[in-house]
Amino acid sequence: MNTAPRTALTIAGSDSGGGAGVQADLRAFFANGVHGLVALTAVTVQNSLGVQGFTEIPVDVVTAQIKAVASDMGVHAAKTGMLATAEIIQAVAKTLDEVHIGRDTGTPFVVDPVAASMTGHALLREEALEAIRTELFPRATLITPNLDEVRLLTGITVTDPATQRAAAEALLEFGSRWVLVKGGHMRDTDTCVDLLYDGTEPIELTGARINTENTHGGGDTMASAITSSLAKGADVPTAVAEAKRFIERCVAEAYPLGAGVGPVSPFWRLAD
Ligand SMILES: Nc1ncnc2c1ncn2[C@@H]1O[C@H](COP(=O)(O)OP(=O)(O)OP(=O)(O)O)[C@@H](O)[C@H]1O
Ligand SMILES: Cc1ncc(COP(=O)(O)O)c(N)n1
Repeated sequence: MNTAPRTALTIAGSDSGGGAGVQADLRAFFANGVHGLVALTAVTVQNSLGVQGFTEIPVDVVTAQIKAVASDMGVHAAKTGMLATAEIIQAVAKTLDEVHIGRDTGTPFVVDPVAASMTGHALLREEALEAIRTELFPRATLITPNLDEVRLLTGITVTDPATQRAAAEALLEFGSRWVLVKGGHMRDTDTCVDLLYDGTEPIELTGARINTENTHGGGDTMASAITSSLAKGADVPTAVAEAKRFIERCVAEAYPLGAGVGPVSPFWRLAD
């Protein structure tokens, strides 16, 4: 009889364009050999040009999805993406405690604090950012903000290694075990440096900056690749290093689709 692969749960929104959100998460889970589980939080109307709107899933349906898969199938690691409202965030936090997912439980939990799409459309109601900070960060094994989210959360504008380090220190104060400050948006450099920090020695992950406009879903794909490695038992520095190598190639293989921004692509992993 075949044995089941490890499982990873994404708690996130749907992207009708298939490049970000749960669709990106499932692509990354599949490419990294883990079985993807889903608790859908919102349905966005979205294409390569942006987000036209969204509607959230009722809170009790969000939490029921988490409980259903956790109680029957088991979750080896989990991540959040778009959570839409403070009400959903509070309910997710409570449910994760009930099913023993989070930094002090043995089941790693990655929080990607998605606030807006790369096209600038809000994916989170305004008052909900505070709930991410107070309800989710203290439960997180790792948080993975991009530079826009860093500015919203801390007020720090990252422009160089010193401000990236200061941002990591400020973010760690919110209570996660680890912080990854992603440097994808620091555009005037020829490298892409992400900074991983747990209050001891900062770890710089340096990759080439690939010249492409097609980076839709890059953040989700990175967080899901990290979650996949954690689900397979890697420690955080190993999981982030593996995911950094993975995302770099996904950005290099990104393809145009539609008139706007195309998605990063994990397809290369299947061809290897
Ligand atoms: N042009 C690029 N070349 C190589 N790596 C990149 C590039 N852009 C982003 N990355 C990497 O992809 C990951 C996601 O980074 P980024 O800072 O863009 O996150 P994000 O803003 O959440 O993503 P998204 O594009 O989905 O909004 C990081 O590891 C980053 O270093
Ligand atoms: C449902 C959903 N979740 C997350 C993102 C962020 O991805 P990006 O920053 O690449 O637009 C998105 N656009 N849609």
